[in-house]
Amino acid sequence: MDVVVGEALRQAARVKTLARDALGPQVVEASRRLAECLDGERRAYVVGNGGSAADAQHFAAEFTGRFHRARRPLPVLALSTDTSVLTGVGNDFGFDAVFARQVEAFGRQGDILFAISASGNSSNVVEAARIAQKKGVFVVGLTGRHPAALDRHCDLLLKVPSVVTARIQECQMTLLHIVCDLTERLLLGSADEPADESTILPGKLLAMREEWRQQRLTVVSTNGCFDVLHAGHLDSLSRAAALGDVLVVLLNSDASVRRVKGPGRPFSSQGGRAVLLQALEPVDYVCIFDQDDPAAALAELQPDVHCKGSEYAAALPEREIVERFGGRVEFLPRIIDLSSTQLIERLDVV
Ligand SMILES: O=C(CO)[C@@H](O)[C@H](O)[C@H](O)[C@H](O)COP(=O)(O)O
Ligand SMILES: [Zn+2]
Repeated sequence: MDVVVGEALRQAARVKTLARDALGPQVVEASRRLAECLDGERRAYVVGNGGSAADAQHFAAEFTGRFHRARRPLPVLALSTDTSVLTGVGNDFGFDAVFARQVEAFGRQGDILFAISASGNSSNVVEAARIAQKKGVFVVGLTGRHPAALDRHCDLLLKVPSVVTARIQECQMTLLHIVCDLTERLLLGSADEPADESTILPGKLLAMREEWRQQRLTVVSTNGCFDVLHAGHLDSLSRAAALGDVLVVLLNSDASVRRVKGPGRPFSSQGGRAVLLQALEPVDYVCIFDQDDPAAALAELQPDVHCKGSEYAAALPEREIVERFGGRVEFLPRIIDLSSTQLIERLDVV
């Protein structure tokens, strides 16, 4: 049993690694086309059978609903959902027509069709792609490694480098999620942001805050240099995260640490410190700030709860700003007795 599990997971990881090397430009192009289509008030359609019908619906729902960012609903439609069409058209015109006839009815120049098929040979998917091209609809095909009938009716092909149906499908869904992400970034004008969505750029805090407010999420923040990360940090971050829904760590920039702690600091660059923090399970977002203290960042973030170690309980200058925006300050007792300063002193001895 363990061997089967291990082998499937290894295979799935390998297919995705191969896809990363082979399909990057095609995924970007598919996203660019989709963003252009939706920005121009055109529509996208998605077709597939069985598991791919589920993927088509999943993908479409990310657009009518949301994927990651707050934005207007976007018209991406799975053509596998209307049982009256599927049974009526299937019964009267044959199963090959169930998607094609819908594409014929709705498709217009400038629209996009995503045709998902692990084999690439399902006649109803191939027929939908053929009719789409005739109507000036741009066709993005997602298939597996084998040459397939669908290949001839696509304007852009994403061929997952595998011949195993399950692995192809899993990778197709990953690619579709990436298309969701890139398309949102392109539409919202932030395609050049760092790929890591958990780093908030200064100036974006207000927008994120508004999004979380709409979702009624309790926002928790904390701040620090986190220069020489240790188990005590993980412990207090876990306890901070437990106080709400989203934990944002406000991280002193390199220049800020240098001013606050002296010219020899930080030991790790702000990028390195941010990456380590993001890798910790309790941390949702990291925002690097450049001032000596986090007051300006807190004024934008307006956290519901701001956490600091209990050693700051006597005087915390940020308290006033947190409370001004209706938040409260929580002082977390240090349970694991570690501090970066102690660690650094010990390292100096060695
Ligand atoms: O999910 C699976 C297999 O993993 C099945 O439901 C599978 O999608 C169905 O057999 C489809 O009919 C296969 O069609 P296609 O993807 O090859 O076009
Ligand atoms: Zn499946």
